[in-house]
Amino acid sequence: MTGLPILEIDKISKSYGAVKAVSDVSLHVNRGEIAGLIGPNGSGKSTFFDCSTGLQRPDTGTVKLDGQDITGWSLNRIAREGRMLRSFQKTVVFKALDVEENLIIAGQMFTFPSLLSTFGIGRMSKQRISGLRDRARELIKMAGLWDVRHQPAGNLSGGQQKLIQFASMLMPEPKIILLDEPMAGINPKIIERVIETILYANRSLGVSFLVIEHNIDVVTSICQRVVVLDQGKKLVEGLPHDIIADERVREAYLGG
Ligand SMILES: Nc1ncnc2c1ncn2[C@@H]1O[C@H](COP(=O)(O)OP(=O)(O)OP(=O)(O)O)[C@@H](O)[C@H]1O
Repeated sequence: MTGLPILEIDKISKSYGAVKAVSDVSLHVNRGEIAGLIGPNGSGKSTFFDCSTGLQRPDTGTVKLDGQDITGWSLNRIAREGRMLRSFQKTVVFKALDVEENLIIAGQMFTFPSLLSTFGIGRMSKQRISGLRDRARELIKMAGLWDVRHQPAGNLSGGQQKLIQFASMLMPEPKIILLDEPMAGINPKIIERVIETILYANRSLGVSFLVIEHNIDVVTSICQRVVVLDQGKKLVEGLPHDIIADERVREAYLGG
């Protein structure tokens, strides 16, 4: 199915009572693409992610992943069977575990039926752990966390915890990741590292991305195409440089 987009969302709508959070929005992500989703606060970006990844059921519209209709699937099923993962604005790591353990656990949760099967004794368990550890170490190096790999995640900075979370998401070999504001609240040095890590995952591991991001410099440096939402509707989509020059986008979002 190489000709098909990896993700095809057709005319999704979602209301919360009287609030029409998302209204008839269609969007696709091509295989191997990094697409951006931008718009003012309250324009429906997170709701769109929720409806695409199974956290919310859209009122109308369909979601297709790799050509398969997954509308109505749970978040868990979409992650495990569909290999489409998402991040949330809040960073979640196992604070008491070290960096390497965080990644191994993430890989285990998707690959093996129980913790015992990973950490139990016996040849199979040793092989599994060794395979997960190899992948974890490759990703830890790539995320610039090698020197702190044996430190508890809770001792590290917010930016480093974001990198742990991002590297953990790469453990189960996802096809596509939806990132909700990956750069929020992190310093410029770590932003550079997160950008490098996203580009590595895209170019070397073949992961496609849809990224919600308010930092326009980041959007223009990593995204090949950008979709703009405003008041729950798609305002425009196009190449990043055309989008930031677009009068309608400047008026609705970029401040004139
Ligand atoms: N669970 C909810 N219950 C009621 N209203 C909600 C809920 N979630 C979102 N909304 C409303 O839906 C609209 C879209 O919100 P949403 O969070 O999707 O926008 P957003 O573009 O992600 O905003 P931000 O950039 O601030 O994260 C807003 O008016 C918001 O108040």
